[in-house]
Amino acid sequence: MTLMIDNVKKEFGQHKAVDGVTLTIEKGSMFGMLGANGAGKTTTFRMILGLLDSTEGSVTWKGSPLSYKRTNVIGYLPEERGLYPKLTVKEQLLYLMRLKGMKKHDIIKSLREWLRKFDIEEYENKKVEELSKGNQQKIQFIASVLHQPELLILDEPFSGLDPVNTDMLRKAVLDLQEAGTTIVFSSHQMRNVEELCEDLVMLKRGEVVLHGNLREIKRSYGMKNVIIHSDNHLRYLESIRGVISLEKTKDGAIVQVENEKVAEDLFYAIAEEGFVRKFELEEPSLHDIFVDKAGGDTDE
Ligand SMILES: Nc1ncnc2c1ncn2[C@@H]1O[C@H](COP(=O)(O)OP(=O)(O)OP(=O)(O)O)[C@@H](O)[C@H]1O
Repeated sequence: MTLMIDNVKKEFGQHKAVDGVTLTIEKGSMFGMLGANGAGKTTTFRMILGLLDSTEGSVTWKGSPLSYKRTNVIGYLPEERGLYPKLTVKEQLLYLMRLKGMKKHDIIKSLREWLRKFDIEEYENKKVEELSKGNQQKIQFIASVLHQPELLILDEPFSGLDPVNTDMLRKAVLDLQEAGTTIVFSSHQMRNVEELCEDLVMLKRGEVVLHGNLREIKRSYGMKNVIIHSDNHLRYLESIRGVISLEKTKDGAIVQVENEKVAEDLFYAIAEEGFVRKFELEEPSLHDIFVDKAGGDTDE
């Protein structure tokens, strides 16, 4: 009962956009697809949906080949948002959901529930072009979930949303997962990924560089960040063997170390110098892991 992506490949001319990606995504999971700009996330999504020609490899959902023709099974929020600006929200959703075989009465009932959930009930009869970008995005999200898909693919669902709307969407996505939907999403916002995903993959130049359970990945990295709160001059810590970097903060510094033994050396060195308010050893953040593995910028 899973989404199986087996050795998928796609070239654009000479350029290998996706180069042999193999993934297993468990039914009911919330799966993060990460990678720097141009790493191949959108291309992988399009291959899962069967939207691209001349690809290699296979994608199966619950054991059968998946294609966008099984459209009532899949919900997709594309990266390039595309709604009809002159239609009202209701007309838009009626049109899109009837294509998926839903009945008018069910569409309107479900649409009203979603508009209430997103606190935009007053927009039901407004033209899409009259809505703000964030509210248009919420409508597009509704268009990807109204037919209750089993598998939901969200390409950058949080981009461009303010913190209140981000929280609203995060909650909606978690509710859908709780109701049994399998969700795969991409994001450059590591906080959203950390809070939502149990499993993830990181792509780099079309290849998988990291794949697995987020907790286990973090544990395997070990405790490599030392948070120090102190008024002491801390720059001298950079000269300790095994210290990778030192970043000054308003309270003191964050020091990256090679391993936990180096953190211990740091502890003794700093204790000799004076009062320390805090000395804490932390797992790396997903941002640190991303920069290390995928070598790109996140939105944090
Ligand atoms: N239709 C296309 N024609 C030519 N090249 C393409 C096409 N679509 C994607 N590419 C190239 O394939 C690579 C992967 O692109 P893709 O959009 O999958 O990356 P991404 O990880 O989704 O990036 P982003 O985070 O910027 O959205 C890029 O180098 C891109 O320029």
